[in-house]
Amino acid sequence: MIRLGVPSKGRLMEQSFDWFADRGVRLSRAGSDREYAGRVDGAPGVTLILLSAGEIPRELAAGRIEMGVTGTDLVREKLPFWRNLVTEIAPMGFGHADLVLAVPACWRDCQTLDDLTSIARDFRAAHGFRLRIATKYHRLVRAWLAEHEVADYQLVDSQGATEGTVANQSAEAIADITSSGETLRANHLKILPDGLIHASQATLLAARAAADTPELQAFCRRLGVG
Ligand SMILES: Nc1ncnc2c1ncn2[C@@H]1O[C@H](COP(=O)(O)OP(=O)(O)OP(=O)(O)O)[C@@H](O)[C@H]1O
Ligand SMILES: O=P(O)(O)OC[C@H]1O[C@H](OP(=O)(O)OP(=O)(O)O)[C@H](O)[C@@H]1O
Repeated sequence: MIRLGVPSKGRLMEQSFDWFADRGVRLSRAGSDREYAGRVDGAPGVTLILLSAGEIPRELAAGRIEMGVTGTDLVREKLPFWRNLVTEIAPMGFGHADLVLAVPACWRDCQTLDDLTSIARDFRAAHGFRLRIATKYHRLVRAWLAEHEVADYQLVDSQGATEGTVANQSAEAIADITSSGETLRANHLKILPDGLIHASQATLLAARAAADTPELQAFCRRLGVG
């Protein structure tokens, strides 16, 4: 038996259903729009579980599902040492979104990450506290800033509407997902040209412990991936 976890709502769910349908496997909700049980036609031995996109990495790691669909950003954010826990079987060609570092558009002297590093240093000296970066991607942002030797900052947790935190004066900069860039523009923020932290897309994943089983390999062959 393969338990397949797919996001339970929105475009990610619909595009996942389309992706499987293109490969001859029909996924659907079992009942009403509010019911989280699913149906699978065209793949005996596979059951569909509709889950929050953010919980799919943890469910794979815990062995409660064998396969799943979610963004690569969420895999890296939710699972320390993710490569030990899950295998990326195939990028799915939708759900493209970039995790980026953005600062106020009016910061004319901030054009690069190096500029931000000096601004952060001066900010700390001037204000007595570290420059605040609002994000929900704590693990990814911390690791990336450490890699780029940015030290004088603090993360402020923001679980939504992150682009609003600068105008609300709860942060000086943000790190969030962008797709069209409209939300950043509407909130008078600009992406640092060297501020791409991770380019994400929806990806078909397997739990490492299940990746080599004959059932999973047969399903991958059926889908034409892996
Ligand atoms: N504007 C966007 N365009 C394309 N992909 C996006 C966009 N915003 C988020 N995503 C991607 O969609 C995935 C799910 O994002 P998110 O965690 O915001 O889910 P959600 O819709 O809030 O779901 P849930 O709350 O059920 O976890 C992530 O991989 C993310 O990169
Ligand atoms: O670049 P854009 O096309 O404008 O998209 C970016 C927005 O999409 C996501 O928000 P979502 O709608 O998932 O809500 P959230 O604020 O709860 O994360 C993301 O957090 C950005 O706010």
